[in-house]
Amino acid sequence: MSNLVEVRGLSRSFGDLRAVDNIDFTVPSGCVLGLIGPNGAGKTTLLRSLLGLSAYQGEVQVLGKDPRSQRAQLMEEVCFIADTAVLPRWMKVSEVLDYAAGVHPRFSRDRAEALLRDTEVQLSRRIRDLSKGMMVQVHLALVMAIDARLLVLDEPTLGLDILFRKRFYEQLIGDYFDQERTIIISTHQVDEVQHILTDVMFLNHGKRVLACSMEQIEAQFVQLNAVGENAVKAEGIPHLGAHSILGGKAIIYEGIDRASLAPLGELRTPSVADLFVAMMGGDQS
Ligand SMILES: Nc1ncnc2c1ncn2[C@@H]1O[C@H](COP(=O)(O)OP(=O)(O)OP(=O)(O)O)[C@@H](O)[C@H]1O
Repeated sequence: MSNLVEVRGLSRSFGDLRAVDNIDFTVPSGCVLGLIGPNGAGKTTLLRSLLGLSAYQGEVQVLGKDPRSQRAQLMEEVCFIADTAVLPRWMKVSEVLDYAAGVHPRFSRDRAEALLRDTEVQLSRRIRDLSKGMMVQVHLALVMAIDARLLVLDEPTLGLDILFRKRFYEQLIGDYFDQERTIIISTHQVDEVQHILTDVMFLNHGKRVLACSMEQIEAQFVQLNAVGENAVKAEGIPHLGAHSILGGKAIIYEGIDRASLAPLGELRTPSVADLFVAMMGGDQS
């Protein structure tokens, strides 16, 4: 199998609610996939299904394994951070590292310590005495010290300050990521991760709304920034969504001839966040 993740017809219902609704997608090796969707879109449920933590209907293969029946083998090569991850509060940080080293054959204690040296977290402190953000820092250091082929991050930077968030993404892409590894990351902080993504998938009400590479976004979508009369003309052309900018409008189109828009203003590729808002909400103005 050439893809690290292969999903066909994945669904998960809770009573009448289709939290994940008949989703197909593949994730090749060396990909950084951003999973983006509003609250309740089904991101966590989808990620938990991939890891065999949630029941589901459909066909799922992760690293060539069935998450339902081969979960133990799968977890040797996959690392997961849940948005609700907890660490044992009574342990000291150093004991958590000892524990991880004891249970995970691919864990590097040296690497975890090196990552924590960049933080205020001291190894002698108990988990319960750390701030919320520091606990997340410990968790991220644990995960990034594991040599895993697939890293699944569900809202990994929740509760972290902006300085640490920036550093985390830099480390993730600079030190951790290479062509042998693959990352799936769900986040609401789309602007902050855009630069590390190779692919995106938008989810809404459990359905896949968009799945494409960053190059495809560039080829398929365009944003026109127009002012005055030109903004009015531009809004008359069928578009995905629009928002206000100083003196005019930023309007996002799909599959349109760029040359026909060029006389009306400045053309650029929309940011993932603006494209997401346009696809979810249409006109914001
Ligand atoms: N165990 C459960 N029992 C019942 N409903 C659930 C359960 N887990 C999730 N849901 C519902 O499934 C839907 C999708 O939830 P999910 O947590 O996957 O969304 P999400 O995209 O991760 O949201 P957020 O961005 O808010 O974390 C929601 O409507 C949620 O209430």
